[in-house]
Amino acid sequence: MVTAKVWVLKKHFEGFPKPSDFDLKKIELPNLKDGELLLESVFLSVDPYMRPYSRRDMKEGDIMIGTQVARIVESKNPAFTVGAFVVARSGWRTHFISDGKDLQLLPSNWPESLPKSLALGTVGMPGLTAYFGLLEVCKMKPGETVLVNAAAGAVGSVVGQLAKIGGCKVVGCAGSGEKVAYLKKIGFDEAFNYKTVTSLDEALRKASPDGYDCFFDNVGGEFASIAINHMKKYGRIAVCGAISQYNDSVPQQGPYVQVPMIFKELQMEGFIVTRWSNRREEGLNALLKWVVEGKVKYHEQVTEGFENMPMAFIGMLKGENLGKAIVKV
Ligand SMILES: NC(=O)C1=CN([C@@H]2O[C@H](COP(=O)(O)OP(=O)(O)OC[C@H]3O[C@@H](n4cnc5c(N)ncnc54)[C@H](OP(=O)(O)O)[C@@H]3O)[C@@H](O)[C@H]2O)C=CC1
Ligand SMILES: CCCCCC(=O)/C=C/[C@H]1[C@H](O)CC(=O)[C@@H]1CCCCCCC(=O)O
Repeated sequence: MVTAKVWVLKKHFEGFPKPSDFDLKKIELPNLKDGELLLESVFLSVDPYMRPYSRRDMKEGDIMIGTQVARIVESKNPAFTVGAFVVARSGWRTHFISDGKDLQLLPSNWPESLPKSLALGTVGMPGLTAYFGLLEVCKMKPGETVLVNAAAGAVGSVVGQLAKIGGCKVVGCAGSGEKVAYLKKIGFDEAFNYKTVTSLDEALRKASPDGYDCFFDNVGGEFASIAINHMKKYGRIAVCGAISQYNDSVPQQGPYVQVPMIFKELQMEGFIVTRWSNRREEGLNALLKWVVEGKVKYHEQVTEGFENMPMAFIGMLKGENLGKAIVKV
């Protein structure tokens, strides 16, 4: 008999999540039936979507939603071998039973030297978001200028590097001096701390006086309202996320987008990365190759210990992560 630890949503978040909104519980797992597997989480992901999706999809008492890299420890399913690693969507649990459906094996050419946690970040859902958002929504072209916010995070850091690979000039904004230094180190042409600039408007103009062809928006809210005025004619805005609004109890009010969109004839498109599920393998192969070649660099903010999941999640929402926020069990 295996005892799993799980984190439960004790109380729906009001404003910023608090440690008291979570409960750590223990669950006895039954013995395996034919066709089933027992898995142990090795790395768990904490992601911004958990904040808005918890309100939309969960009720109090549910196990927190989420993804992990897990190792198969027992198998009564001939398609899965003990010791193999998979990406699973099983929530905040140390151990779980699966029938094998919806488990994704790590790519077979995954190098031994590469952390498996990257399957939750640069070579996982966030990396795919950057890849498809830039190629299919921004439709970036060589020579163009790309703006990305939350640029030192899981999605943003890949956006900037892929835009450089694609022959663009890249401007990134992030919330600390350490993050800005990191952006410059990984090849961003311009980077600034949006929290310390005296005027965001001036900082955006200074970084690209001619404006921006593409804006990969992870933040929304006031930042996006100011950035839209810096778009070039026929610019494209990929609305990927709106993290500045996820913890709002009262929805923020405009300014509204219509006037700059009309005058500049902009395209603005929201997207969810799963739209390209049929091209997942293409995206992962491309990302893995760039990482192995050293063309895409990665950084992970690893929190040790399953018991620290809520703090890692809250820390990520506060901007404490450089690169992908991961919890190592
Ligand atoms: N559409 C889709 O399919 C997907 C969308 N997303 C979205 O992409 C965005 C980035 O996700 P991800 O890369 O995983 O997360 P990150 O790794 O970028 O972590 C979140 C970061 O957001 C920044 N942030 C937090 N609050 C604010 C705020 N009020 N204003 C500005 N920045 C803030 C912080 O960085 P800083 O220090 O710079 O403030 C923080 O580190 C999110 O909005 C997420 O919802 C992610 C995956 C898929
Ligand atoms: C206004 C909210 C915008 C949220 C944008 C965002 O971050 C979306 C993330 C999704 C991504 O595109 C694909 C995913 O895996 C993210 C959502 C996952 C939700 C799964 C919930 C079910 C579960 O894990 O059990």
